Amino acid sequence: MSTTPRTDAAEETAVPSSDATATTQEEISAEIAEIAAQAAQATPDGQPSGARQPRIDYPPYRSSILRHPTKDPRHVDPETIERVAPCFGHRDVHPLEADLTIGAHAGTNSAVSGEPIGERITVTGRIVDGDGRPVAGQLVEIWQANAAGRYVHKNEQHPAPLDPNFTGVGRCLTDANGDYRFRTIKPGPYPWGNHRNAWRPAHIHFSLFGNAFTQRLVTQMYFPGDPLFALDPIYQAITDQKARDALVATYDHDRTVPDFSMGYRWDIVLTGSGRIWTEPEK
Ligand SMILES: O=C(O)c1ccc(O)c(O)c1
Repeated sequence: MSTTPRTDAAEETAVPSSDATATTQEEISAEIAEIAAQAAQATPDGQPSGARQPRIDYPPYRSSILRHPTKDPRHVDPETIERVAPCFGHRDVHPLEADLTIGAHAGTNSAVSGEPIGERITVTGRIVDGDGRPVAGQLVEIWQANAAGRYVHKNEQHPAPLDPNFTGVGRCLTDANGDYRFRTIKPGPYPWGNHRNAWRPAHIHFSLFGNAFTQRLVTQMYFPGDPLFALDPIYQAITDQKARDALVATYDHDRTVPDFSMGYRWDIVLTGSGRIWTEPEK
């Protein structure tokens, strides 16, 4: 059985912004900065100040209050779970699924009349464990908005154009060195209902399957120098600057293909003290 990338980011924007207290950009920035400062002092959930993982209930990220877990995780016997959990093999993941700019394959990419609009990019990187060992054969799934900042989703509210040649969904397996590689289109910034004039920095969602279903992590990759970082409560919920920086890809001219596409590198550490920020389980 293979797994399916999540495409429900837009569905998760259901919180209305009507009761937001801040209305101007300055007020919103000040509110975010104040709460970020409080968060940096606190040790919520036993996390040390400056922890790489954010608070699961971070007020400026409004829907985190509504949907963060309120009960302890359910403990399961890993061996029992592995008998019924989804798994996959090399034959389930076609190499073309890593190219979000080309025609339909296996129900993922759905180009119908040519190439998608936008800036072509390649995103590559290495997935390693806490000791720097490559994680080979790792299922990496991505989903993202199109160049206009629009997701393909039934609940999408953003009145930007859909691109008939872009679904924004892809996946691949890491090679023996733990390297993954995608070709896609740079996503646009995404307006969401968190507060007035809230825009998410351009980002690509990543699901990292680990070696087993119970290890799956979901995270996001950003692009260098995005002016929206300072205004984004999801990014600001992370108090540790190194943990923030670890989410930002590096422009890599060696991976830029002449006359064709821009290259970005983004490496991911799955475990240990350098573990990548991950979205709280919902
Ligand atoms: O958590 C959210 O509500 C949310 C909404 C839109 C996004 O693009 C996103 O990454 C998160």
